[in-house]
Amino acid sequence: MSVKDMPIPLSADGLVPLIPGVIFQFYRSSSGHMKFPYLEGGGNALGHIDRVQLAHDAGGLLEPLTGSEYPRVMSAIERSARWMLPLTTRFRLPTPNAKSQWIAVSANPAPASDGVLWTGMMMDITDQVIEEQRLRRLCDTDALTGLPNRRKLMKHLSHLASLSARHGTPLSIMMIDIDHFKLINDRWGHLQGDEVLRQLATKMKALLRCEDMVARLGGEEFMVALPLTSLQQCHKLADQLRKAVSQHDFSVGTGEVTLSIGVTEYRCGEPLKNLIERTDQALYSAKDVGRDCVCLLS
Ligand SMILES: Nc1nc2c(ncn2[C@@H]2O[C@H](COP(=O)(O)OP(=O)(O)OP(=O)(O)O)[C@@H](O)[C@H]2O)c(=O)[nH]1
Repeated sequence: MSVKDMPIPLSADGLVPLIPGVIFQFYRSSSGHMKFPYLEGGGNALGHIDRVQLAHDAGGLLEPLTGSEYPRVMSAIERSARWMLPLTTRFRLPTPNAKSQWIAVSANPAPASDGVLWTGMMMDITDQVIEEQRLRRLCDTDALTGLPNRRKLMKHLSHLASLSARHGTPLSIMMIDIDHFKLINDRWGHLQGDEVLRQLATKMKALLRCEDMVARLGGEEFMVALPLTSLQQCHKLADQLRKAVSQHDFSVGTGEVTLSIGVTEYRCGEPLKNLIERTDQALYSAKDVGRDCVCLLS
C-alpha cells in the first residue's frame, strides 16, 4: 500500500491506539492519592496492567516496583511537583512472566485543583536498555580474560575510596605483573601466552574474595582492589597468591609463571593517582629485588 492509499484517521483519537506507547494524564492530590484519569495507547508499555483500575488508583503501576525503583520514581514525581519541572524518568516494571520491562516516562506537570496533573507519555524501552547494558558491559570488560578492565576498576576504586574515607575503613590494592612474560610468549607462542593470562585470571578470582575486584590493566598487568583489608592482611594475601601461582602449572610447566606484586593501603583523602603511583613503586621494588615476591609501601 502506498502512503497516499493509507487510511487517514479522522482525529487524534483514531491515532492514539496506533502509537507505540501510551499517553496519559496522571494526577496526584495534595493528600498523596494518585491515579491516571486518562491512559490510552498501543505498543507493549503497560500491556499487562489493568488500565481501568489505574483510572481510580495508580497503585497497580507503582506498587509492583521493587528495590530502589519505587523510591526513585516517587522522588522524581515529588521533584517535578515541587518545582513544576518536566517529569523524566525510567523504571523497571516486573511482568507476570518473570521478565522485566523498562518503561520511559516523560510528562509535563501543571497545577490542578487540590493537586498536580501531569500530561505525558510512556514507552517500552526494554530493547534499548538491554542494548545499553550490553555496551556498558563491553566497555567495562577485558575481552581476553573477561575480567573488569582498567576503566571499570578505576570507577570502582573511586567508589571504594570514598566509602573508606567516610567510614574510616581500610582499603588496600595490589598491582600484579607476570615475570618475564615475554619469554613465555617467545617459548610457547602468543596463543599459549593468551591462555596463561586467561587461566591466571580464573585462578586469581578463585583465590580472592568475591568482594575483591580483580582487573586486567593491560598486557600482563593486573590490579586487585581489596575493601576492608589492611596493608598487613593484603600483604599476606598477596604472598599466598604469589605462592599458589608459582606452584601451579598453567600448561607451560610448574614454576614457569611467577608474579611480582606491589601492595599499598589507601590513605584517607589521597588522590587515586597517588595511590596508583605508590603501588607502581612497590611493584618496581618487587621486580628490582628479583621478582616472584611481594613488596609493600607503607
Ligand atoms: N600473549 C599475550 N601477550 C601479551 C599480551 N599483552 C602483552 N603481551 C606481551 O607481554 C610481554 C611483556 O613483556 P615485558 O613488558 O618486557 O615484560 P616481561 O617480559 O613480563 O618482563 P618483566 O615484567 O620485567 O618481568 C610482551 O612480550 C607483550 O607482547 C596479550 O594480550 N597476550
